[in-house]
Amino acid sequence: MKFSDIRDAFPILKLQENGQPLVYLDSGATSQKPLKVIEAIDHYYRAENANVHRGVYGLSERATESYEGAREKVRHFLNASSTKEIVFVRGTTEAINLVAQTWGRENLTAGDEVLITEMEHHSNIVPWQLLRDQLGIKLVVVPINDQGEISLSDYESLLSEKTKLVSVVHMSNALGSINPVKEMTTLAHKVGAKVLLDGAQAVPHMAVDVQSLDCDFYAFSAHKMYGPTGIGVLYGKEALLEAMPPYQGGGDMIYSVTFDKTEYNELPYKFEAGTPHIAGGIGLGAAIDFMLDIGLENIAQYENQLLTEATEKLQQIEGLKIIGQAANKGGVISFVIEGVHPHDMATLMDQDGIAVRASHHCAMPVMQRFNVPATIRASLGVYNNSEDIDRLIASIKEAIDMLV
Ligand SMILES: Cc1ncc(COP(=O)(O)O)c(CN[C@@H]2CONC2=O)c1O
Repeated sequence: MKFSDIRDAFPILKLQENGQPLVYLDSGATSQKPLKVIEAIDHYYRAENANVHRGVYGLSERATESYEGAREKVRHFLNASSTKEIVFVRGTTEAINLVAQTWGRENLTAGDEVLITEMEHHSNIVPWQLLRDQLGIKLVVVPINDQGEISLSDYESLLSEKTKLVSVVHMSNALGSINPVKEMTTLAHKVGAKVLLDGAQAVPHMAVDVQSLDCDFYAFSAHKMYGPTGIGVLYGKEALLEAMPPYQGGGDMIYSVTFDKTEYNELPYKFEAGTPHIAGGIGLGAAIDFMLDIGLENIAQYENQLLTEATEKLQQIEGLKIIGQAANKGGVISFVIEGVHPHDMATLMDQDGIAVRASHHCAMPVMQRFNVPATIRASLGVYNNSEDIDRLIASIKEAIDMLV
């Protein structure tokens, strides 16, 4: 599929916003959905809707085949070795909480250290604070430099035999920084620590190979990579998942239940209590098909070119400062404008049909690190183009003229 045709695959991009064609630059919050994904979900409810896994009638068997077929698509997409390693969750947040409350409670004791970084999303900070309050573990934070990068030497100096888990973001949602997660994983394993990677922002922009990364857990959300909300994935090495206790109790995660004892189901169902988000899983599978049709390397290359173009044009605007200038970045540009509050800017830009986010982006430590209350963030998807960038630049200049 050619990038010039991709835009037509997204019905919502035909919308007018305040009398102007919509320029959607908030894919970091959630991406738009191609017709192929919408139709896959629609088809499930029209033609395959039934509960999965236990029905002995054709409709339920077909629903199960579609849902478990989506799991296989995720396995292939991440290059996991088995579908037993692919747990469907609500999203990245639930994936991280699941690891904290199962692997964490089972393997961590007071004094053990969990290492995170200064650029983490709140969903990779708060679950570990909850565990700290429950178990007395210690949170160690790797600082970031003025460009929004982690220094590997700083990171290595904070590792020790006390480090039991490294939980870091693959690509920052607030800065766009792409961390050297493969090297970080190797160093963590040298001290005996496990590694969880938060892939929420990385998966939409680049190929992810969990076996090559050798991470122990990898988390992402479907809604950021052209799939529906309410479904995400926790990848975990099979041996680790086998040894972990269940996250929630209920139906489908069991083999047998008596009032004395319950025998848990096999992987991954041990972690999937209750009726799953069947349509969401099928929609995620369709989103993976969509991305693979374009080509993951093609997506990365196209978005990097657009990121470079947008960055160069933004840097020419007087009083505009980009927050996060890592040498290795993905399709996220955060910026502030001297004398203008981000919320005022974004509100005015909306009048021009421009959708950007003005927020702390659930990364308040990053805002504190750069001493700003919030940033304006433009985040890219496969449907953005140079015209969108030109409209963004024009709208910023117009808003500055009005506000300054
Ligand atoms: C890096 C990162 N980790 C975890 C999450 C949590 O994902 P779920 O909400 O799907 O569980 C997000 C969400 N990104 C936020 C959501 O809105 N804008 C953002 O940048 C994220 O960007």
